[in-house]
Amino acid sequence: MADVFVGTWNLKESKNFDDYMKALGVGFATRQVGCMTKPTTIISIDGDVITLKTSSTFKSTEINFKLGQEFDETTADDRKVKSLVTLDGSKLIHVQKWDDKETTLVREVDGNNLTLTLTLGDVVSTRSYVKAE
Ligand SMILES: CCCCCCCCCCCCCCCCCC(=O)O
Repeated sequence: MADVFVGTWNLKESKNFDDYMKALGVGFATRQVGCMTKPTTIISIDGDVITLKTSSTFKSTEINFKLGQEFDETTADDRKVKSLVTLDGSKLIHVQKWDDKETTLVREVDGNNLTLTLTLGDVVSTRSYVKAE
């Protein structure tokens, strides 16, 4: 079922990302660059391990995980979080917990479009990715 997420995805449009980064506590200078940055996310699956690499000229991250199994993650803004990724219907739901805080990153594919919805409290950012051919 996670197969629909496999591929190379390029950021096309981003809404409210500055507010999301602000809610995370990211400083002004990093937010400025973060808003300009257009990452590419590559998702692959090998057996039951999913790899999600997000690369940009500014920051890059890679996580390897199994659905339903908690893992340690260091985020692009250097938070050390406990992460859990699950599949709920067509949604890949990634929950990060740290310092009694929690954020969710939900990915959903519709054809050649992948929508990433970032939520922290009442702050919601939507980032639209398009599949590279
Ligand atoms: C590796 C992703 C680079 C995106 C720009 C970096 C901005 C500075 C750090 C902000 C951390 C926000 C959490 C990560 C959100 C990931 C967004 C995405 O994959 O499109």
